[in-house]
Amino acid sequence: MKKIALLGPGTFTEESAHYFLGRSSYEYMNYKLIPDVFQSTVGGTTDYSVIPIENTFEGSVNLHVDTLVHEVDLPIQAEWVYPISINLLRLPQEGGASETMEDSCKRIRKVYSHGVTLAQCQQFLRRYLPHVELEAVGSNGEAARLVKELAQPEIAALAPLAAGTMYGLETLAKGIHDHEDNFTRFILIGRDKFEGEKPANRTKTTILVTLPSDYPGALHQVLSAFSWRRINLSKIESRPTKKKLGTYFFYIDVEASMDSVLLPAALQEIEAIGCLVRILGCYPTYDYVADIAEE
Ligand SMILES: O=C(O)C(=O)C[C@]1(C(=O)O)C=C[C@@H](O)C=C1
Repeated sequence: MKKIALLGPGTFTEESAHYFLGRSSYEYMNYKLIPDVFQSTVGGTTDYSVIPIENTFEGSVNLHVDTLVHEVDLPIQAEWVYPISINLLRLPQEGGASETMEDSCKRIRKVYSHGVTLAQCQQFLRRYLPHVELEAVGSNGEAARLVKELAQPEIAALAPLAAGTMYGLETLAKGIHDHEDNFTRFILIGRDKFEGEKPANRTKTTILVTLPSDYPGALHQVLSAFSWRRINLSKIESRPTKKKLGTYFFYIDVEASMDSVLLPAALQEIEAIGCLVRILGCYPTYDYVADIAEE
């Protein structure tokens, strides 16, 4: 059975992996920090890692993108997008059920959560918990575990409902993220090709392009290699090369497969103008289908 490393337990990463990959088809191994997730697959302890890479409202998780690019030489094998529904959890309190959510919030003094999750709940935190100390921890599952371990009525966590069930916590408020369409994109990285059971919605290729030097129109030339072939790009972002101040490469998601005729030709054209092209992966992408999850 293939082994999959992820941030967990009790995280959105785990929830999304169970949804897309199934609970029983793989052996899941939990790690407390993302660098350890990456390293377990690099070192061969696990076959794949699941990495959160982008959120609808927070954008790319730069640390994870940079680790993938600079420190880990493993291709992307699959990608999925999963809805993130955040909840306020605490230890069950005697008489707590008869209290309003607002009154319960007034008793809270400290909230643990993942930094990205805190950023996704700014409006709720400002409105109901302006007085609390917020502390970012390695994952939302870890936040829920701390609430259980510290066992103090004034400590709460922002986390998935599954984390609440795991640690016997009570839900004070459900779905408290600021924006309705709160989704996170996860990637699966590893040496072996991923053979998914479900049919993919699309195939995507992620590339890194480094321009030869800073000259007028260089990026335009790169983009035109895609545009005249009518190849769609779903993302383009610049990130520092970390070699010299002011030098960047472009991280580009292309809505095409390396098996097509057009994409390899476009990449050849880009290389011919002196750019360096690195392929981070050509992989299936899976969309979330609400009604299956709610069954
Ligand atoms: O802590 C978790 O629950 C995670 O799965 C991590 C993570 C992230 O790193 O972005 C995943 C999805 C959510 O956007 C918030 C946190």
